[in-house]
Amino acid sequence: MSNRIALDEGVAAAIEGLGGERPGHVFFVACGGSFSIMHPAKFMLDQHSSLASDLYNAAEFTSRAPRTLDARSLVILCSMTGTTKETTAAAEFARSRGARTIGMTVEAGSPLARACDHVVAFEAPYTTGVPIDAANSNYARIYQIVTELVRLFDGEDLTDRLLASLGSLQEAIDRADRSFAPLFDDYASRFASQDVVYTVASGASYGAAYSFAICVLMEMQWINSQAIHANEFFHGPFEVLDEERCFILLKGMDSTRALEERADTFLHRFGKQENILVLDAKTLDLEGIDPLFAGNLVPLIFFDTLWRFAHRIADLRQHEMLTARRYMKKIEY
Ligand SMILES: N[C@@H]1[C@@H](O)[C@H](O)[C@@H](COP(=O)(O)O)O[C@@H]1O
Repeated sequence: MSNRIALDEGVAAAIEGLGGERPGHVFFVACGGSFSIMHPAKFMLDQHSSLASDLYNAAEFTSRAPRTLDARSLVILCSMTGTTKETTAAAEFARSRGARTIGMTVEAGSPLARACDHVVAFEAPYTTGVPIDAANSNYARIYQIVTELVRLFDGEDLTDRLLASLGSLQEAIDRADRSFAPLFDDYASRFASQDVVYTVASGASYGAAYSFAICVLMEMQWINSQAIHANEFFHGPFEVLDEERCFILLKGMDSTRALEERADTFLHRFGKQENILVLDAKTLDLEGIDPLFAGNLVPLIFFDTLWRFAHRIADLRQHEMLTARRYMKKIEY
């Protein structure tokens, strides 16, 4: 029996709203954790579409003001709360240039939602503390936008295969959490005492490494971090590697996996196994996920399961994940 989910109504309405007009350029725009999903979204679009696209931090987008932004552009923005002012300003800027805007947010009445032509709602799994089905996450919604763009403008209908895979995703995540748990039990105490932990990934998984580094390790645990692209690793960062240094390496299933494998070999050549936490998607049971989308969906597994690792670290450090902030949303900035 297929677990296929239905196409999200918000996505369907937003795509309908394009009126069949092929965008001249697609822009993916957001900040922080919401920005991190733009990497895999662009990755998927690059793989399947001839549409040109770019991704921007929202404030950079407005300040840089790309000349390619015009009335033929489609700008896809995301803000979980819908209150990040840079993202709302980016939507207003895009509309002032005549571009079409799709705003992804949890809050349908939020400033971002009001600033966009179309709203795509999603559920947020981590910061609310209420568990969700990953089929309703921001990744799941933006991927549906991408395959619908491909269907309309590249003539290939991948949406059914995506929807079937999304229906099996949460079970795959739950299995992965069980499968990685012993590894996390082993690594948590060593990583909890570190001042610096790097995360390494490429391709569709880079966004998961990025958000884990900046939103979880830095923001929520005050552990210095940096997401290192698996090939950029060889162009500077590898000089900090020694037996003491802690790294997390994500080995995904997309076409850039060889880059992560090369980093893996080098990390184990000069690092110590007990300080290199490798999450390898090839060890997972991905039943129900179409191989065509395995590379795109594995980052959701990585991100979910890394949160569980972070909670173990938080317990050991006695540093609360969701409330311990000095500046974010506590002062004006
Ligand atoms: N760490 C938070 C992220 O979790 C959040 O995604 C981002 C933007 O917030 P929002 O998604 O509400 O725009 O702000 C910070 O970076």
